[in-house]
Amino acid sequence: MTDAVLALDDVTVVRGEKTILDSISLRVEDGQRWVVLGPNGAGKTTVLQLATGRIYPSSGELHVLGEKLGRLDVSELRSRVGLASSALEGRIQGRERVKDVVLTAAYGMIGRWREAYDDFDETRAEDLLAAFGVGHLADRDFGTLSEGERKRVQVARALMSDPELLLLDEPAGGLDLGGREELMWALTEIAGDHRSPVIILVTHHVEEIPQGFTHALLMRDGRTVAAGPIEETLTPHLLSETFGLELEVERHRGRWSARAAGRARVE
Ligand SMILES: Nc1ncnc2c1ncn2[C@@H]1O[C@H](COP(=O)(O)OP(=O)(O)OP(=O)(O)O)[C@@H](O)[C@H]1O
Repeated sequence: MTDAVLALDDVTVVRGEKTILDSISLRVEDGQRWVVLGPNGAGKTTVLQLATGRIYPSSGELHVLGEKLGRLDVSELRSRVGLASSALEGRIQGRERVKDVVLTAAYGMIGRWREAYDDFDETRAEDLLAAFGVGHLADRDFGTLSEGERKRVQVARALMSDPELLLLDEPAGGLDLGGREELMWALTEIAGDHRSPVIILVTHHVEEIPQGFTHALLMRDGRTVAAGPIEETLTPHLLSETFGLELEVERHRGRWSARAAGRARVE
């Protein structure tokens, strides 16, 4: 038992010859909102997969929702940990009704079959869709939505079971500027609400960090570059080391931006 919502203690994940995560330690506590930043292949999605119980560490200790992984059964984990990711989106049938995409998460399922939902579930699904500005699409087929609309439906789905931990893997990936900013507003509201679950959001871009995020994990090549309170972590020096590029970093009204300071790459 631990009181951390997610705890990785010296976790290594090896697949074949490749060490995907190399001695990662992390403690995510109640009330915190984490962003995981790093270049392609850094191991960010693998950290989320550990948190969903989909993969196990090759060595080290992993606790999810206070329990050592393996003590909670997978179906319980599915309803207590909400996930939005493009891999999950790929498993949703294009002909699934948008409202059902959200509703089925109440049972940790993808795809409606014969289960019955009560009015409370129906109303919650409608409210969540409305909160993300896609309430008017509730009766459309999921496959007919734009990429931005699908992303928002997915975040609504991830919240349907009222999870204790919300995992968002590149929620703004592929969105246009307006779509990204609308999503940022919605996530800022969630981040600022003390009733919201703990959030871990994976992204490549500091511009995709909603206001109210408290902590950051910076990763490169399966290793931790830095982890801790966001204002101590998103420094030009640490971000430059993470992306292998000299970066200037700014914060304006709680949002971050970064750009290259020059052409030289740092090692
Ligand atoms: N089953 C596997 N076998 C071998 N290598 C794997 C396996 N799964 C993931 N990897 C590799 O592990 C590395 C980390 O993958 P991961 O998806 O966690 O990175 P990421 O930081 O999320 O990357 P991206 O930003 O590109 O999505 C990548 O180089 C990937 O190719």
